[in-house]
Amino acid sequence: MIVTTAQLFKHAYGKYAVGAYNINNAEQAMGLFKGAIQSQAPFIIQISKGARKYTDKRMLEAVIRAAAEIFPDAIFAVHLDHGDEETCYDCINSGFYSSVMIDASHDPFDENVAITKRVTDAAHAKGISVEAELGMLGGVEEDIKVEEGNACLTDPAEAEKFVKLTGCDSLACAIGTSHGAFKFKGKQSLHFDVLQKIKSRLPGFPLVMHGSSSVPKDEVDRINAAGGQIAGSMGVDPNEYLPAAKLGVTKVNIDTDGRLVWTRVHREFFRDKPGDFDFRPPGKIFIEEYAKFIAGRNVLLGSANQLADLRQSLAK
Ligand SMILES: O=C(CO)COP(=O)(O)O
Ligand SMILES: O=C[C@H](O)COP(=O)(O)O
Ligand SMILES: [Zn+2]
Ligand SMILES: [Zn+2]
Repeated sequence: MIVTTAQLFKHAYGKYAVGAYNINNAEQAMGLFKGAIQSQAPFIIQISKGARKYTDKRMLEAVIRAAAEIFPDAIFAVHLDHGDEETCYDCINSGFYSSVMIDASHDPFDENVAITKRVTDAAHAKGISVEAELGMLGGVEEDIKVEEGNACLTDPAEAEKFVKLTGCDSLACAIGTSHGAFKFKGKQSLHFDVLQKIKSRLPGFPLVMHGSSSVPKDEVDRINAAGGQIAGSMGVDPNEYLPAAKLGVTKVNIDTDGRLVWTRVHREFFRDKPGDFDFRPPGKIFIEEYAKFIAGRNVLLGSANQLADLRQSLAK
């Protein structure tokens, strides 16, 4: 069942965070739904602009609709990740997406407010939720390079003003994370102080954490032992997900970790079977391993075993 992110956040707020997983293909969809059902967790499927172009946005939609039929107990939102204004309108008008992210965080504050407000008005007219972004993630976000340090962390006073002016349903805040496998050079920790300040200005308002992959060391070690060359990687400590959830983070974005599962499975498979060329055996292993990963993450996020209670509260 497809629901909005606002519906998911209403149930999760202050108790747990919903995992938001990026997918690009049928194998990821199968693993994601399988893992969500194994752990009895609601989830968010994130579709990036790149994912919409990888095969075709219609292919991905068909895959997700099929997965929802194969796993009829699943409760999830379909969300556009890092959208621009034009892509947001395309998704709002699609009849498929239940949530969009407008990412105008690289524009000046007033411009970000104006764009986000336009998208929010259009989305709300169709009952669709909107995530916006304020502040810039450290390290490399999209094509923008941001220096390490506090300069680009979300300003709590600005966050309060931004939410009031735009009417958005959730806000992606920069609290020290970045996209990809190389998040921290020194201390591996979220800026809980900033999060606490944002929460006290926006009590009850759902916050979103991007760049939340944990980049497990054993995963990277296995990839490198099978021919990979990923050096100096570091992710978010997954034991910080739940403390962040208690401070209002209702959505935790995880993409890179899923790519690492894919890379580990395929590198090991073809290292050990150099004569093989059928992609289905490693594909099947990937689906199982990704499902296991998703189920494990949902336990750490606190979203595991929330499905029955969520279903009840949605029926009220
Ligand atoms: O924020 C993300 C998608 O929007 C994904 O972050 P990771 O690169 O840490 O997986
Ligand atoms: O925020 C970025 C997501 O991880 C999506 O990445 P992508 O644009 O390579 O699909
Ligand atoms: Zn951004
Ligand atoms: Zn992101």
